[in-house]
Amino acid sequence: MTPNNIQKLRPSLPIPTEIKGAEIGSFAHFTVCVRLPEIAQRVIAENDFPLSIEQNLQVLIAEIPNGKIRDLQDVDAPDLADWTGYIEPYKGNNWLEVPWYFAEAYFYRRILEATTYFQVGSWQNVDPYEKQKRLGLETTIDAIGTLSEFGKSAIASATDIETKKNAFGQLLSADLWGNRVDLSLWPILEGGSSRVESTREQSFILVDDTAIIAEKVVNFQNLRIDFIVDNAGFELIGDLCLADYLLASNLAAVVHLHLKAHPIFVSDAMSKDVLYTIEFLAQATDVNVKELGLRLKDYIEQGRLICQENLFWTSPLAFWEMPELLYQELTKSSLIIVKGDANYRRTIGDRHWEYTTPYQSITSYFPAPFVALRTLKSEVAAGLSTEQLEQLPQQDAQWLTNGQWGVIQFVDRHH
Ligand SMILES: O=P(O)(O)OC[C@@]1(O)O[C@H](CO)[C@@H](O)[C@@H]1O
Repeated sequence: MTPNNIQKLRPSLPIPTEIKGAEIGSFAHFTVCVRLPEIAQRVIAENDFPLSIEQNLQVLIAEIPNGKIRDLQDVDAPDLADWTGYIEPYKGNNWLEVPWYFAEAYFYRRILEATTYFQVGSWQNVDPYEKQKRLGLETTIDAIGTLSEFGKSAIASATDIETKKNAFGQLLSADLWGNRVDLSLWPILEGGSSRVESTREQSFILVDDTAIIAEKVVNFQNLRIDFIVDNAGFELIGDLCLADYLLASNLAAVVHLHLKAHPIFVSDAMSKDVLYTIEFLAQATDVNVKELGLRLKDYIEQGRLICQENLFWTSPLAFWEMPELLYQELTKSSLIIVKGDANYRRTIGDRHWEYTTPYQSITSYFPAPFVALRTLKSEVAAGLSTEQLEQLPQQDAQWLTNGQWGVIQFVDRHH
């Protein structure tokens, strides 16, 4: 990346310090010390790895949080040189001294080193979270049926502008609330089912730019829309239903899905998860679900629904550090839909911004107009009001991290 590119790509405000796990009592501290080891234990429990891999994972668990950050050792991995650069400034630090987002991205990458994901052998390209991802789909078939039926009726009634705006707005909300289901936080226990609703009272949306976005999108004609995708499972169904509506109504000529290049954050979606999900839908007994799946298969075959993987999405970098090529690719979009909490954190560099800082002031670098659909699952925020910051803690002490509150934040293009 050329120096001047970095200048172009930074927020227009002084940049605060990064969130760190060392902050006692923080959710970051709890995640590093408690949740990450639990996730590694569950990887052992849910896969029948040989003893050597189980031992690799136990070594990783024992390292957290006081072990030292070290270079990766899976020499065949395509991202090894990138990670050597990411790790350099933090070598010798422990897991709490490094930025929280780095610790998490590094942790999920260490899981793949431990399971020999990038190495020739019987575990190459085996997704250690496959079971959770499939459960996340199979246990939500009722909610999938409801959302498919809504999408079908929305497409059929896409006649006048008001109807289109309302339908788009409801699909946008459904796509937001799909983010509440997150397997890194709430794994689906054996035999349990993850209760999902794709609707929720408006009052739980802390910033709601739906009207602005709907006004813009209903006047689109055959444009390009991009999703920076988050979780597989029910959340991905929300993405696919919204994409289906945009494509069937020709608001979008083409939809690009930006996906993870390898397994990360337990449930984050890769191309193979999108294709599996579409096949799952196309084989459903519910006619609305089956028809959705068949339409999506047609879009893929027609080149109107495109899956793009990129190692940047699994890197520990802030979004203002994206490679020039990817930045140029995203400038072609008329609207980018940024999904989930981890991506939201990256849009603001996972830093200690005042929660009232205008979101568009931090994200003025973004390559295209975008909307963030995020349920709050970490202690960062932007664009909130001082009244909200006074009221929310009384309403819900865990409002920043329990995924029960959301934002639909739109930022238009600045340059
Ligand atoms: O990006 P998602 O799937 O919405 O949420 C992922 C995430 O919220 O899970 C953890 C919750 O603490 C965080 O590490 C991370 O931000």
